[in-house]
Amino acid sequence: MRDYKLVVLGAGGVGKSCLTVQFVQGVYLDTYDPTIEDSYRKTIEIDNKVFDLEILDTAGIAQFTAMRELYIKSGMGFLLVYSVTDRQSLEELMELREQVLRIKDSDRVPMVLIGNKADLINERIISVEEGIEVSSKWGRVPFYETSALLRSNVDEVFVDLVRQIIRNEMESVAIKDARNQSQQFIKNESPSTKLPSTARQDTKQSNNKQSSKSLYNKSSQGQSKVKQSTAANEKRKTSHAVPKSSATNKTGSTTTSQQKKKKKNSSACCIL
Ligand SMILES: Nc1nc2c(ncn2[C@@H]2O[C@H](COP(=O)(O)OP(=O)(O)OP(=O)(O)O)[C@@H](O)[C@H]2O)c(=O)[nH]1
Repeated sequence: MRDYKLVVLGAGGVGKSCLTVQFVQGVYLDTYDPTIEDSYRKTIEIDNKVFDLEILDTAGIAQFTAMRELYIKSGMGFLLVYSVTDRQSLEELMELREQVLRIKDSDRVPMVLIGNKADLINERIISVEEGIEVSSKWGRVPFYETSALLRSNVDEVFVDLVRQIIRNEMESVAIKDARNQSQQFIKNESPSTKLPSTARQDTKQSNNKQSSKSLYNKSSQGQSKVKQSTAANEKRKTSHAVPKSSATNKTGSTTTSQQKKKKKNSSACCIL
């Protein structure tokens, strides 16, 4: 079984270790001991399949962030955590997300935006709406408010992230298949394979030119096929990101039970 490498990122003191330890061990740490780097393992079952997770709890404070580039490279999914009591921690996440996208060289990296310490009602500085706004700006990255103290939405954020990784992997396989199919199509349709051998000899030069031209045309057709499927996937992704409540309202009575099940599995915005 393959390991799914998840990385927990965020400023110092936002609760990364508490969320991770709550998820892995079901224990709440109420003392603050700044992390250098801790790795945890957990096996979970999602949709009747078992996954081995390796979770890297990273350092939030600047002195210990030298390894960041390395673990972003090896991470498959990212939990980006801020504290709802600390504006600076949300601002730091903008930079962190940019860094992840740059290092991964992709804008479709599995990630979850997390506003932790939601139990601290009187100390709250960042509203739920602000969290939702950031999530929309980020292309509707799934957003949750959590409380490591109350163990609220803790499992949900990890499960959501694993689901995103699985979905991404399936989409990559689909894109590869589409590419292979279009290449196969080009091979089968190549004019040189259809001409009798004598004619092939006579027209060798012009055919070469022609076949490379048609190759170009067909491969661009193939590419557009792939693009279309990517666009369709984007669309799917967008629908996952609709906050649970509005998704239910919109689809209402016309939603089939299967569709409902799908939506239930992909709630993208969860508050306490
Ligand atoms: N009330 C409340 N306090 C929390 C919560 N999560 C963490 N804390 C507290 O916040 C402090 C910091 O938590 P940590 O989990 O160590 O924070 P961190 O993000 O791992 O910090 P670094 O290791 O420095 O990056 C601790 O005193 C925790 O008890 C929460 O959900 N609610």
